[in-house]
Amino acid sequence: MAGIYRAIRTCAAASRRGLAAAADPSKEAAAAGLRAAAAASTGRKGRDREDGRRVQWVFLGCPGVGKGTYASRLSQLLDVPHIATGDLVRDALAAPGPLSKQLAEIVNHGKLVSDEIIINLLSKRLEEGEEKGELGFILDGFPRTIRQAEILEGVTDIDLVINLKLREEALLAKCLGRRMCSQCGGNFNVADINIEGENGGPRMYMPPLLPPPQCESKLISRADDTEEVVKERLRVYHDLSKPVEEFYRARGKLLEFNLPGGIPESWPKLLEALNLDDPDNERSAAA
Ligand SMILES: Nc1ncnc2c1ncn2[C@@H]1O[C@H](COP(=O)(O)OP(=O)(O)O)[C@@H](O)[C@H]1O
Repeated sequence: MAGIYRAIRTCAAASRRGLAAAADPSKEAAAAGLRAAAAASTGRKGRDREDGRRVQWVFLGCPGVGKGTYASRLSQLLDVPHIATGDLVRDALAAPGPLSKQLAEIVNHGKLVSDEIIINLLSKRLEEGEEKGELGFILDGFPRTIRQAEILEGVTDIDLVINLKLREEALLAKCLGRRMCSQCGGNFNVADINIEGENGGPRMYMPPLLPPPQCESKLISRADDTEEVVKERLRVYHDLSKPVEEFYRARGKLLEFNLPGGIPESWPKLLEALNLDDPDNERSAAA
């Protein structure tokens, strides 16, 4: 994968300057070269590939849908890193300096940070992974705009895009119920969702994912998980990120997955949809 991630930045910079490939043949050649290099270094699609590359998957879905939960479980199962751009943004927010102030202004209002900033953060993370010998990834929270999707598609092969879906009524409650332990970093959810089935279907039940006693007094919420900001993030998702689903659908890469309920119910069904076996399914479904 050598060099692909520096190429993401190069592509992003070219796109930012409005250098349409057609208007600049040297850029067209550079883009073609990047695609060839990406294809050669990552080989063709597949899970266990001859070239040793592992999966390069993307998770899409509204805030609160559970992308982080399922992406993290799959990353353990498939032995690839789970890279959440929201986490990269929160790390940058926590580091002192002007970028942190600039990000806080955007994130705390439920807006998206600029493609330039997010691509810099992601490229840096991918380059670090490459140096450590990471062989694939599951991206969560990227791409979120058509431009981000085009840049990613231009530089590497994404094998599969999983679009997680959950009924609208549950999304807000799930975001507002999110908690993290400030000491161990564990993620929990205090929302207790039990809603009528749709069109005569079964009720949807998502029990809370409660912390162990030692974490109870250390729970914190994300600053952007307030009702007003979550509603704005859902609005932004529908405006800017929904078209990304169409981008991948048109390329035959989109797997739609409707979450039927909480983790114990959904995880085995997701594995089935992905044609995967979890050797430790029972333990991990109940966790
Ligand atoms: N790909 C991205 N493009 C732009 N902004 C992003 C991206 N990923 C994350 N962010 C910023 O980080 C915030 C938190 O992201 P995330 O943890 O993925 O939250 P969500 O629960 O909204 O999916 C977003 O509201 C946005 O400001």
